[in-house]
Amino acid sequence: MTTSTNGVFDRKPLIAGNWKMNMDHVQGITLLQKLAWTLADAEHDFDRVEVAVFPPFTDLRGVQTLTMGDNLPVHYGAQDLSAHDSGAYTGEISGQFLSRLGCSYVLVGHSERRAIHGETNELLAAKIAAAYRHGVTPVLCVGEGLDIRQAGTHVEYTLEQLRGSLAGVTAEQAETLVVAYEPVWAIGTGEVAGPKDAQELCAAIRVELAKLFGDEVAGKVRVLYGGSVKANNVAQILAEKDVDGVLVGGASLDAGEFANIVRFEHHLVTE
Ligand SMILES: O=C(CO)COP(=O)(O)O
Repeated sequence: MTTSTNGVFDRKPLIAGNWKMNMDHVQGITLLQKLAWTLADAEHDFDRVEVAVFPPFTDLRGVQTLTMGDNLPVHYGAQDLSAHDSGAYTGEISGQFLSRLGCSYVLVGHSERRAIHGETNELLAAKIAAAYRHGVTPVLCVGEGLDIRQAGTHVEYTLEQLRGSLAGVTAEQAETLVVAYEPVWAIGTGEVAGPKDAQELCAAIRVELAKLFGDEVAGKVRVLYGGSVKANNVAQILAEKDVDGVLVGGASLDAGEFANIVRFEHHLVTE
């Protein structure tokens, strides 16, 4: 269980919504406002279960203005960042800009960036270094494709991504790190990894983090699961010991559904 018998979590759960390339800056504000109202109505305890959204870059200024203006206890981040800080890198976004926009987090190495944009572990290690340089917490995404899963080498494959992308990270930096295990075959397919599959990988990731940074640091890192998470399957997944939260794609675009995912302890299910 994520919680001990007295209801205390080992690590504060993080429920994160990756909007991907959806929601323009007007739609994004409406979605975030709706989410905040729904959670406020339900008296959600943000100190107990943290909420973060990852809108497109063009939404971030509006999200900052809304969260500051209305004092919303929701964190937010970007879906990517440049490995560089400034200069002749047309189309790139610096971690410095994200920091100025109040981003707490940034996704690094989402499988869609790895697959569509050919991002390598070496590049991702440089992006993680850039995130830390600017005080933005990286959410490193790892996970195997269907071919690797079928070959049975998914644990080793995922840990290799983890080691490669974390090259150069210090134990001190790793204390704040977030890792998201997202098996590619479960993303946007409706095919959710079973809770035991999620636990197997999240536990293996924590063991590897302990080898890299020591037990104490590994005990602080939040390891999330992502891939077809919905309100009706989240509670089972988060009941697993080493799963500290979820990274939600499609279901985060519906304020009611996402709010029900955030409120996983209440077993709310939308049909
Ligand atoms: O990629 C994901 C989150 O980053 C998962 O997407 P879905 O929840 O739509 O499967």
